Amino acid sequence: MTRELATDIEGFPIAGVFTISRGSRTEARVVRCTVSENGVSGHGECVPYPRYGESEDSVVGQIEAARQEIANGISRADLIAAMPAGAARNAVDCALWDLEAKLSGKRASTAACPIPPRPLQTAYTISLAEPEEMAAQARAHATRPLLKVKLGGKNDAARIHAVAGAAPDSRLIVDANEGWTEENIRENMLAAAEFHVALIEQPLPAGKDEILREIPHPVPICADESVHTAQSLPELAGLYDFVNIKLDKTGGLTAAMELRDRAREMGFGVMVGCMVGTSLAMAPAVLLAQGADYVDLDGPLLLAKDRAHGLSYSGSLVSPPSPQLWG
Ligand SMILES: CC(C)C[C@H](N)C(=O)N[C@@H](CCOc1cc(O)cc2c1C(=O)N[C@@H]2C)C(=O)O
Ligand SMILES: [Mg+2]
Repeated sequence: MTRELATDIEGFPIAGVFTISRGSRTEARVVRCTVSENGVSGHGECVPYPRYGESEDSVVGQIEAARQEIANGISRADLIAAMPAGAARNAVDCALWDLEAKLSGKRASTAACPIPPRPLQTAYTISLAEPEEMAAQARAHATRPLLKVKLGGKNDAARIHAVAGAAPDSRLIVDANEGWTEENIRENMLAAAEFHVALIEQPLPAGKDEILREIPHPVPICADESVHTAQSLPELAGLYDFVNIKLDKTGGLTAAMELRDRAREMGFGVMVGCMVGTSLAMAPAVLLAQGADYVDLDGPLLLAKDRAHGLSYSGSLVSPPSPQLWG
């Protein structure tokens, strides 16, 4: 067998600006991987994340380093040993899922989901800003059932207060992206509890999370930057209540399914999340997220322009992908 490999670096404009504790973005920068066999092509998309030491060039380089194995028809199972977890492997793994579906004529969901996939309610992200500006964003999206509120600066109690007042009917997740400290975590957690926040995501820097063992969890706490693959789980027991699974961290849908299933066995709640990417990156995650406790697959909602055949969003309800998009 001989397969062909192609990679493209692409930019998709964000509608406005997206800000978290680490900085701001006006464009989604993604790498698309295409694997072809006999004129049939499978696609996968990833988002290189400098936080994990990734750049567009390093990700393309990692994919290129696997060119010969991909050409020889490496399986998804063997890919896990051949490439490290991360964005590059995600793009290749998802391209292989798509290619397998197209070559076999069977949707990826038949292998990835026990029952046919259904539309899911996704969170919608409120970008980090001053409390009044975040309240205005929340007011504009107050009919959405679940808002994810970016935190991580000083004054987070005021932000939670402002957003909760502006969207009183929405459930709230707050995501500090590692921005809280040992000094302010108790005060911020009390504010989250007072305003009935449903979940707190990654309050402390990864590696500085041992304090979570000692303090009460009036609101459940979800690992994001602290969890990558199923191998991360043992050290998170007793610290976190939930894990946020992203394909760019696990290195694809194959390893993400393993993380999800192992997390469930160990008693963790499950969120399926994303980076700022297009519908091509969300599509496999929609299959992974069937049955998840929280779904955070709003990447395309933040874009000014998505790909052709993008996922259908009806309000916050996201439908499984069409075969023209993926799988
Ligand atoms: C479209 C939403 C932002 C996606 C989701 N709701 C979400 O919050 N995801 C991440 C946020 C990570 O996004 C970042 C952060 C950053 O510092 C730089 C980037 C991105 C990204 O997606 N692309 C660039 C590299 C979360 O923390 O849960
Ligand atoms: Mg997060």
